Amino acid sequence: MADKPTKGLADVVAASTALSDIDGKAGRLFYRGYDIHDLAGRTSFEEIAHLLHRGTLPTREQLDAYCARLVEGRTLGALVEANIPEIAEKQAPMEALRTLVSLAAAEDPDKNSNDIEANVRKAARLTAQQPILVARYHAARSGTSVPDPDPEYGIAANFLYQITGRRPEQREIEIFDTCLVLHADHTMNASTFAARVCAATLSDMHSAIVAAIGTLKGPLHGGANEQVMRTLQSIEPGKVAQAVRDKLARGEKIMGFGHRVYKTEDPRATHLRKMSQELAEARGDDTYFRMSREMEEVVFEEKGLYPNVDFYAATVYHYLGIPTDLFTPVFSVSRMSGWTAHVIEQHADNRLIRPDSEYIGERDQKWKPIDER
Ligand SMILES: CC(=O)SCCNC(=O)CCNC(=O)[C@H](O)C(C)(C)COP(=O)(O)OP(=O)(O)OC[C@H]1O[C@@H](n2cnc3c(N)ncnc32)[C@H](O)[C@@H]1OP(=O)(O)O
Ligand SMILES: O=C([O-])CC(=O)C(=O)O
Repeated sequence: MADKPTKGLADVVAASTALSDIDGKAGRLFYRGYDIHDLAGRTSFEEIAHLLHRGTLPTREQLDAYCARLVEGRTLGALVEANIPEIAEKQAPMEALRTLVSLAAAEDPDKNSNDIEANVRKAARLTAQQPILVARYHAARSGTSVPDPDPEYGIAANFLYQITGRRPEQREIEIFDTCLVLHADHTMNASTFAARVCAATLSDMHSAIVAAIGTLKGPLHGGANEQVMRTLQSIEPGKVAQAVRDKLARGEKIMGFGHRVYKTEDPRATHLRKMSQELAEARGDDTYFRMSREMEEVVFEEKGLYPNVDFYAATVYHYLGIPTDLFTPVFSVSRMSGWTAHVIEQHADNRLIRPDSEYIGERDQKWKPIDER
């Protein structure tokens, strides 16, 4: 007889990983043993992707070689290219990414192999292509074209350049790069778990990533960042406290608050809050930042909940000029590095993931022919 299930698998250890670790009580996050506070603002997203995919923070030489591989990998296949316009017309951003990654699988030169080197190559291609897919999707639906990537730019700068059409300021690049660093991996979050379940059947990396994108999309997970902005935009600036209390009284959740693992401040929120404030002040209009601060105070007062990564990411992206419905795709641009690293790790030491369930339905039912039911 199986044990009673833990609803939502809370506290269940579902896999072993050497990629990231969380101390939920202390509010700490580590990538391969490095504290996120040491990495944020000092390390580029490309270095973090190397750390996750290759196991170490790169030397300059290794980073150059890895970045060259990313540049090579960002070229989209003909099938993806041909379908972007119609997909942009018919699908919302996260649906479009799910479809486009699925199409990209057909043209990936390593599509028939799950071996480690093939997986490492696919991981680099998927990581390099994701920001390009978001930019190309956005341009197609807006009827504009995407500027060619600037060879001097890394992923963060090119993404901002391609989405906004203007050359980002140095500080904007640094802030966005830090956002990508902060979102790269996060132990057994729902989308990573979905990817590992898929990979553990010895399905391919692209299939696992399609599962992950579909899972990140939901508002209880990555989709929360878009909802945070929509909530801020729906409230009159002077009525934040009342709006929050009304929502709670109606039994609604306040998006961007609460976390399964953190029982204190999410360490990523600490950085994102600061960057949101900096951008708000630089823009000379800190309305949304001030509203966010007030919301944070009221939610803590009423529910004792802290903001999670999605809360201040919303205003940071807003101040950077990223359209609200691309906030969750931005999350996927970063998390692609973590998802793909988890698939590499799963395939390298695999066992089928197949938990048990507790049966709560009827028993001893007697079958009757269809006309007698
Ligand atoms: C990248 C990320 O995925 S970060 C998370 C992004 N998601 C969100 O911001 C959505 C809002 N937050 C939530 O829904 C939750 O806090 C989750 C999904 C993040 C965590 O969920 P769980 O660990 O399952 O906690 P659960 O939803 O059971 O909440 C526990 C209690 O806190 C309450 N609670 C949790 N989060 C919130 C919230 N944001 N607003 C109001 N109440 C909340 C619940 O209503 C519940 O109260 P109850 O015990 O009185 O019923
Ligand atoms: O860990 C989680 O459950 C959600 C989260 O914060 C993330 O995926 O970054």
